[in-house]
Amino acid sequence: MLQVEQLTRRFGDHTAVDNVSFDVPDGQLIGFVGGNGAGKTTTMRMIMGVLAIHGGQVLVNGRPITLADRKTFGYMPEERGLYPKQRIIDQLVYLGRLHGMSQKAARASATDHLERFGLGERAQDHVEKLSLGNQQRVQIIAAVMAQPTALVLDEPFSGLDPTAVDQMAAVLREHSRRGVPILFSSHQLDLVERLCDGLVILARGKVVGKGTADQLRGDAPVRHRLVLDGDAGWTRDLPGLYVADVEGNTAVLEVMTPGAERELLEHALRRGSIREFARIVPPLSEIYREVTADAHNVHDGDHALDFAGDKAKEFSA
Ligand SMILES: Nc1ncnc2c1ncn2[C@@H]1O[C@H](COP(=O)(O)OP(=O)(O)OP(=O)(O)O)[C@@H](O)[C@H]1O
Repeated sequence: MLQVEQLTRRFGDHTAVDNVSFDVPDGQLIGFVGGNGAGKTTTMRMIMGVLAIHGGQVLVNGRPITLADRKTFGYMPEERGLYPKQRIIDQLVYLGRLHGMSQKAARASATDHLERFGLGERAQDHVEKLSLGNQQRVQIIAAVMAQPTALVLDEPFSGLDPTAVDQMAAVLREHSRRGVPILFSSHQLDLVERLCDGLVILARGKVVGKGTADQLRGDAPVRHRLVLDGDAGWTRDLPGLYVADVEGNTAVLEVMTPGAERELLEHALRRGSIREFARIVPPLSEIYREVTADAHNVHDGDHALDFAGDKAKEFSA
């Protein structure tokens, strides 16, 4: 298990990462999301030791992380660092050797991964000849090829086509099945929702939500959609309901008083037939917008922290 405890980092007067805590349990894929400048890259850099920590600590299996631990991690930094003039296979073998692999094992793993990512034929090409998306694939291979004990991946999916996203997702799942804790940042919320066991949401350097998508949804009001044959405007007049929206024959509402939905449905049936009455499961993008918007509306730093404490949910690891 990888744990981030009260991590803090300042740049001059600006606190880019402010008392950030979360866990990446073994075998879990944790999505790290937040707007531009929220502090994701800075947090990952501190985990990997490429940026000094100003407060807090990183733990591996309950003890402070060491250089030796970090050497066994697979890391995909924000700044992609391949050598354009080197052959792809040579570069991967070199990077595998840096992770302690033998020449033979590094070559076998690199070749295998290049095949999996559809780049088997390109092994002898120079990196600069590859498209940006394919360079990204090579970068991913570099992070995963040495059987890492943890993965820290900064925007691994950005710039990948849907085929590469699926290949990448399959590779990550293999590593999570091996029990590897995996943290990856992304702006693609649909992807995060599809892939992740849990997520951590950052806004202005603070954690404003963490847990599974369902746990985070638990904080959102339960809404239903009612679709009728005729106009749904009359739903506004019923007691015990908050009608969030009505458009033509469709109403979106919250049940404020238990049992009010029964009266609603009886009314509806008296007026005609009901085409649909269903609970709305908000997409992750909506939850994300709500928690980050709330955080941005808070101007006082202490309140923001309180909010984070109230809202944040722990993983049950
Ligand atoms: N080396 C640096 N010097 C000064 N400020 C920095 C430095 N690195 C990051 N920052 C600031 O720290 C804050 C967090 O940046 P960070 O790159 O961690 O955000 P991010 O969540 O990764 O954003 P993005 O999604 O845009 O990559 C920003 O305000 C950024 O300007």
